[in-house]
Amino acid sequence: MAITKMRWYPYSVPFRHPFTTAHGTLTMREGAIVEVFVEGNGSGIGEIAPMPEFGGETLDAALTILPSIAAHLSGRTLIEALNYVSIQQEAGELPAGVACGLEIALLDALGKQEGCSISTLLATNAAKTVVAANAVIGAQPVEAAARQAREAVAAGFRCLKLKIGHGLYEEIERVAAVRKAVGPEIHLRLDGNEGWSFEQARTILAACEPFAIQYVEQPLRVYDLSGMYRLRQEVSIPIAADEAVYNLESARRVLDWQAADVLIVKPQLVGGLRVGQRIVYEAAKYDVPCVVTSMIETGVGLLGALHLAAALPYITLECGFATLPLLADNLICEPCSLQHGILVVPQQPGLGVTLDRTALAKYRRTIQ
Ligand SMILES: O=C(O)CCC(=O)c1ccccc1C(=O)O
Ligand SMILES: [Mg+2]
Repeated sequence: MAITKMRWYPYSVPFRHPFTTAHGTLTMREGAIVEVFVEGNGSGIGEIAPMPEFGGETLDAALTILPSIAAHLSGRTLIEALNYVSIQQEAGELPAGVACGLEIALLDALGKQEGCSISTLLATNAAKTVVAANAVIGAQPVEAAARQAREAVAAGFRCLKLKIGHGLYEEIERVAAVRKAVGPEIHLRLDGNEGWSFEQARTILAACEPFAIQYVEQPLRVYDLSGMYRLRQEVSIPIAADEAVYNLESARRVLDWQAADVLIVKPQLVGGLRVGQRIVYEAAKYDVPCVVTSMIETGVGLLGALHLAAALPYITLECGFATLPLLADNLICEPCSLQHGILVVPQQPGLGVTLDRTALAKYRRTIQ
């Protein structure tokens, strides 16, 4: 069945509270929901949510190329369109967010056509039906961080990720306070978001060794793979590559350099679910575990990422999916299924969620 048309709806959803990382403070999330229509009433939804502070791509660049892609996809089958997205992406012709959003929409439509969920479409064996998530705590004063950590544990999370700021001793103090607040059993991760020099990273991480840190994401700059390798030799805390994993080639480079103990896979950053899947398989060859995380997109994109994590048996660590509550709205009709730190993977055909068109109208981004 052929694609008849494509529509996209730019949105601008505020954060409930400003969210601070070493990359800066976020107050508004912008992106676009993309919808593909196929003959005979079928359709699928996806999300394009680049984050200029993280990866450099902009929504405007995405919106500029969508009309020509829509023209290309019109009249093609879903499988042809999925192949087109892969080929264009490998040729470097598609921004990652665009490839990701289109792919999710096409897989949603395909799943509905075939009567199976996206995780089932992607999986070679039975997909998981639940995925554990970590809570995420922005960089903020010690007391507030410790309080939020206690609240997350009370809500049932067994894994927390703490964003790190630009301080030195405050950071160590904050990590110590959070560990003390949650007790010894909770998995605790840090996220440097490229904020440190090698020396700072070594100092802070050496001081954090007593706090049983599960891993630290991207302590050094995105291009500093040799620094990441050396840091792995010098501190006992496992190092995860996040910003450094922005497509298949970059993931291969990180693995070749032995620059990370863990890879973070963000579908919006790497260019979709199938690329994410290839990265996870590649990492498995090196015995490097992966964690799938959101990029604080709305429910549409987040569900895509959830289906990827569910499809992959190699994904066993908690994933970064507890981000919908950070935004004022998730743009989907279904309530967020996050309970006790666990997300339930929808078993309905496709993505398994429907677009909340009322919310979308409310948060529609007006062209500047
Ligand atoms: O991983 C999580 O728990 C949440 C996602 C997250 O932290 C994030 C969200 C948007 C952009 C970058 C990052 C990051 O991991 O660095
Ligand atoms: Mg990170």
